[in-house]
Amino acid sequence: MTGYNSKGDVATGNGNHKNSAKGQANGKKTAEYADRESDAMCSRDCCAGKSGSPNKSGNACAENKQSDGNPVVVPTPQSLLNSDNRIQCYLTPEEFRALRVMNEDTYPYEVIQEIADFIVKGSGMRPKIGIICGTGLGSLADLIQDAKVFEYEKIPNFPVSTVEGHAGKLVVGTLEGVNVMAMQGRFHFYEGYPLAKCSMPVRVMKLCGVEYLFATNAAGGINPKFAVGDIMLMHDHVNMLGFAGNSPLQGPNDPRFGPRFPALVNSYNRDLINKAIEIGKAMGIESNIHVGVYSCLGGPTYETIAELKALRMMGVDAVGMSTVHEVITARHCDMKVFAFSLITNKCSIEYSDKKDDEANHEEVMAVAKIRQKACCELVSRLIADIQKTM
Ligand SMILES: O=P(O)(O)O[C@H]1O[C@H](CO)[C@@H](O)[C@H]1O
Ligand code: HPA
Repeated sequence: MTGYNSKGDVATGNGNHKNSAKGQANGKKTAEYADRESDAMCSRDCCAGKSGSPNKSGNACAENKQSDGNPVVVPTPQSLLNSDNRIQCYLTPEEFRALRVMNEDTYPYEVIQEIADFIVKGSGMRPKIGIICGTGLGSLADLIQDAKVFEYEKIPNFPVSTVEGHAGKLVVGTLEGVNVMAMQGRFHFYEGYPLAKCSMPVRVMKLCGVEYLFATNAAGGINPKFAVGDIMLMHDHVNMLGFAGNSPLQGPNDPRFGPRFPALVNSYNRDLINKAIEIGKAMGIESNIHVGVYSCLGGPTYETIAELKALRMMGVDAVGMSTVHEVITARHCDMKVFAFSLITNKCSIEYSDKKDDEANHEEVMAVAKIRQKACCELVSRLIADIQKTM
């Protein structure tokens, strides 16, 4: 992040000079922000006055009066400056740290460790399997018994879910006798989170003790043999965001998680894929199970016909806006990965005027709702199988 100059010994501000003195008297820690723009910011006549020089204590705009007749005082960059031309704002040390973490692209190991400790302590268990529920597939977490539920808002330093179909809860408990943790709601690049933040929970899982990542998603089927409602077991991916120079592992590498240059061949565990195929047969849905290649685009737009044609030429079978960065993060820290796509819509590569041929999120969620039972059964049977080997 840019612009931080933490001295850690003076206070921080809420934009009010009176509180500034109080904060220091209270012994609060201070973050000082180097002032980069000391010139007047407001050019409105009502605020700048005839001389063009704004009121130092804020913009007392005469045009905007409060009900008691006093002018509304709007804090301005000028009103936040102290005599050294440094901006002051009041924050507790905890708030300051949280603000830092929120604004950093990557999470330090210690912060991830703290989140993991919070979850392990709060749930009283160390999960072995981590599940990420795709759009509309949150019911995977409903399978969990003796569940302890953590809302993302209440987990320190955790991002929040903003997408419909992603509840924003972490559920910890047992499934088929195995300790698991499931994310009901993942983070996507298009929500504005950098990729390292989108996949940060995978590192939390690792530090909680997770050995297996189960990542699920809703995806558009590009392979013409796929039907809506089919399940594609991922055996490889094409990382389009990576092609564009974006990686969850960008930035300094912390070797406590993994190596600087991790290999990604064989990222998707073959034994688990084979087991899932067997389970599909036992469930009588073998004709709905495929093995294929997933690609993640940045979204939030669905793909153009030209993009879909290009993806198909590259060998992509299903397309979505997630999962790949989670898998990269999991492989970096040596987790075993199993992932599948529920095909929620077919991606036609023919130009058409029909609205029905366009992908839309309502359809994606509706198909996920219809097929969630089959997805749940596949996941629980696979976990039951892993349990036998533990
Ligand atoms: O990948 P998940 O989270 O399952 O969701 C998929 O569905 C949404 C689009 O409908 C996108 O977020 C896409 O990535
Ligand atoms: N494209 C991208 N992401 C998706 C799709 C799609 O067609 N369906 C569900 N998620």
